[in-house]
Amino acid sequence: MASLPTYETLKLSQPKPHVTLVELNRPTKLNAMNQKLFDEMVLFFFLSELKICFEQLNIEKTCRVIVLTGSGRAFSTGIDIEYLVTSGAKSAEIDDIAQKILHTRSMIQRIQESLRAIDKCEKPVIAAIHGYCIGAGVDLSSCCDIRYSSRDTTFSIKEVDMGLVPDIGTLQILPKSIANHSLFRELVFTSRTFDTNEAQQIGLISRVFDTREILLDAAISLANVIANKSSIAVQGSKINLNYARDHTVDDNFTFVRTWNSGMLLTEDIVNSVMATSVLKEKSKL
Ligand SMILES: CCC/C=C/C=C/C(=O)SCCNC(=O)CCNC(=O)[C@H](O)C(C)(C)COP(=O)(O)OP(=O)(O)OC[C@H]1O[C@@H](n2cnc3c(N)ncnc32)[C@H](O)[C@@H]1OP(=O)(O)O
Repeated sequence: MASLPTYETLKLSQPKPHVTLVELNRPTKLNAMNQKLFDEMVLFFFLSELKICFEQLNIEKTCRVIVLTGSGRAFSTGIDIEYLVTSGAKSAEIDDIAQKILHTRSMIQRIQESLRAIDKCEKPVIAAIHGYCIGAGVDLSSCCDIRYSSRDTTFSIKEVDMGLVPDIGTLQILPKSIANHSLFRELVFTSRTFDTNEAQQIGLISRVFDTREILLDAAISLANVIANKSSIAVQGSKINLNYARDHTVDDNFTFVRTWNSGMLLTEDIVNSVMATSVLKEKSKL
């Protein structure tokens, strides 16, 4: 990237070549997600910094893998409660019940699209979670491909305690990859806090590290390993994994057949095969 874009609620850096670190950047509010992150008026269209950022990274050639983390002492404590209250007040100003419902529906849609931009980004996104991961923080992490955590994290699928059905990822994406549905449902229905042991049991996170520093190093190292693989193969794998998650087995075979009919033409295959030690040795003979 010639120069990294700047945002109010996100901080971008490049810790390794082709690796972009995206930090939620409201540390004093424990990275609670506010209107700016979801919902900015740009050229009369509502866009969000999160959506703009991930759509930009999706097409940015110098970025192959993204690490998403929170600055300060938390990953994210979920939706900004002030934002939730203000948008509720806005809807109260509307008299017609159907208009009120349309207003709320479009607000939910904008927030869904903001977080979904991560799921739809065709490059792997690794969540490095620490401190707190609450409510929409869990939704946010569920939109990522790989989730690592430090041991200190407190998780909560908090929505039921707020009288809400989780609607931005936790119940829409996570159940497709969850390992223990019984425990997952218990955590959804009770909203109780849980630790990294239970987060690992349900399959929310794959690895736990002793400190936040070690966590971030591990996430960046993993990103670096992936960034050095064939980007055609990695990006194609994410596209096919997401497609497979959302379609039937027959559809998946058809999709990958068509996909690879084109992608098998890449020079990456020759280069990758030549790079394996067996062939390297043979070519010396
Ligand atoms: C249509 C959209 C659907 C989306 C739904 C999403 C739902 C959800 O996300 S539900 C979850 C909502 N989040 C919460 O209920 C968490 C609220 N925060 C806390 O309970 C505590 O902050 C916490 C236990 C996480 C940490 O406590 P601690 O004593 O360590 O810190 P605090 O002094 O409380 O927090 C520091 C400052 O951050 C502000 N803050 C934290 N979380 C939020 C939040 N979610 N929204 C707004 N502000 C938040 C907190 O007020 C403090 O600010 P200040 O007083 O200015 O220092």
